[in-house]
Amino acid sequence: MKGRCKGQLATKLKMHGYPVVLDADWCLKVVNDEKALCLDATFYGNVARFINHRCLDANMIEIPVKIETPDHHYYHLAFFTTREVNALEELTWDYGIDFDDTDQPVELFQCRCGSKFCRNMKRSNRSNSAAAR
Ligand SMILES: C[S@@+](CC[C@H](N)C(=O)[O-])C[C@H]1O[C@@H](n2cnc3c(N)ncnc32)[C@H](O)[C@@H]1O
Repeated sequence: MKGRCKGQLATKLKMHGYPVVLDADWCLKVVNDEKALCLDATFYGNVARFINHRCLDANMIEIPVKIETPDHHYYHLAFFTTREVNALEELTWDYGIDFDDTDQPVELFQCRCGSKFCRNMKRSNRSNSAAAR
């Protein structure tokens, strides 16, 4: 494991409204989309908030790790490398962004991950050729 992600727990609906502090209890029930929890590191987090995105062939994946205590069950969002990583190689994570989704609540960045599988490549090429005109 390379690290754990810290942030504020928020429901999807309240993500940019009224975030709940990370230490909130998280029951092990199946939750529907509206009640699903997100980890928002916009205002609070640890070094994991500096992990950059890479489309598809990122070298890390996130795995929820269950932490059990006698009366609480928590999940920590842990990052694991998916292969050997060289010294000084950047650690990257696929944020899972759909760059074609125009209904996103937050403005999408122009992806510069450099992956040959970049999901934003067509758009980047379109913008670049538009800018060159
Ligand atoms: C979680 S932060 C990552 C850390 C950030 N690069 C920094 O220095 O604070 C996410 C932001 O980093 C930038 N970013 C991350 N991955 C990127 C990528 N593949 N291409 C372009 N910008 C990226 C975007 O501005 C994005 O909103």
